[in-house]
Amino acid sequence: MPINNSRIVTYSPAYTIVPTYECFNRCSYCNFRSEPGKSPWMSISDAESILKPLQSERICEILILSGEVHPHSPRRQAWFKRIYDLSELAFSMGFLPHTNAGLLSFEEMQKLKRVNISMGLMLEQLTPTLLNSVHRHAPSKLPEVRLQQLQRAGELQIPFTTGLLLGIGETVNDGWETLEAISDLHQRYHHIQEVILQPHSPGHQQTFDAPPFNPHQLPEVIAKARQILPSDITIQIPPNLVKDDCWLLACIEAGARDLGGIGPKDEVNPDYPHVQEQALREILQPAGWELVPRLPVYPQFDGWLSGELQTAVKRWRKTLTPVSLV
Ligand SMILES: O=c1nc2n(C[C@H](O)[C@H](O)[C@H](O)CO)c3cc(O)ccc3cc-2c(=O)[nH]1
Ligand SMILES: C[C@H]1O[C@@H](n2cnc3c(N)ncnc32)[C@H](O)[C@@H]1O
Ligand code: MET
Ligand code: SF4
Repeated sequence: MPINNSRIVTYSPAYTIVPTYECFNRCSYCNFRSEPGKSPWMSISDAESILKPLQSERICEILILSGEVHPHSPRRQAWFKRIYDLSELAFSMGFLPHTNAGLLSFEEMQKLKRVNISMGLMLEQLTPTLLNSVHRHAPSKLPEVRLQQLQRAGELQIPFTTGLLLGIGETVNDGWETLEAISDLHQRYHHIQEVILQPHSPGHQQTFDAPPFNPHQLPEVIAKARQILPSDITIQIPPNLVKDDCWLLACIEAGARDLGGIGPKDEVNPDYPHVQEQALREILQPAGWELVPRLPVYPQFDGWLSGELQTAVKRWRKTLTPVSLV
């Protein structure tokens, strides 16, 4: 049970599908978005062709990561339906879907809960100062509405992943305040399974002209986050954004215990290829850390899922997880 005290680091064997890259927000650090109406939506039959060959691999999580259509747009309903249908398709094909489609209404979240094992939304940073800089043209990044979505996930008993984007113009203290807000909500609803500490990593498309978050500072941030966050929340870091092996190990020593979804492509940071499982193992093992696959839902949340979702989760736990984690 005390997974956190053992020398285990987890990751999720994952594949990311993108319903659409079009987004009405213009976060200036984004390397993912395209202009509204300029990007075709992924069709259900295309998704089926992509997912089919993955069924014979060990991939368990389908991360559904999307650009956003404005809540008042006449195309919003069709956009939402596509995300719902893609989740349903992935589930029906034997995968465990996890959706992060940005801001959603209460009703939209309630519906997606039926076909998602867990969901996610990065808080980024709560400081309103970013509304004058990186988030000036990003209405979805209003701190209070993002926090509200985290609260609604709690009310709806949705196992949830959130996190901070580091190095986008926040102060050190802003970061602690964001972590404290996550902590407070978790103490009320006990629904946050992991917090991602995501170092801003410049890519080819963004207009935000700032250096990457210094990976040498990450261990310190992790150690402090470990003190702020309740112990049942896992800290996740993306290994492809912490290039140096020594610093990856330092991050783990400092308290990170999960490396997120590892798949063929990091859709958000396409300029930073994923380090594959075997290479990660070779970094971790000499230092005494064992790399173990996990599902997109942690065992303590299984009871929040519908009977149908629980059955699928139980099947995956048997095939993927060693006895020590069941
Ligand atoms: O399990 C999750 N992993 C998230 N991840 C991690 C993800 O699992 C992997 O790092 C890869 O992006 C998968 O290809 C993110 C990574 C990013 O670079 C940016 C945002 C996210 C958001 C999520 C998320 O909501 N849920
Ligand atoms: C899906 C998530 O991807 C993260 N994200 C967006 N752009 C970048 C970048 N250049 N570097 C690192 N993370 C980024 C944000 O935190 C967003 O919420
Ligand atoms: N648009 C969503 C968000 O920013 C998820 C994808 S970001 C590349 O929260
Ligand atoms: S980070 Fe997400 S919300 Fe911001 S522009 Fe990119 S896709 Fe849109």
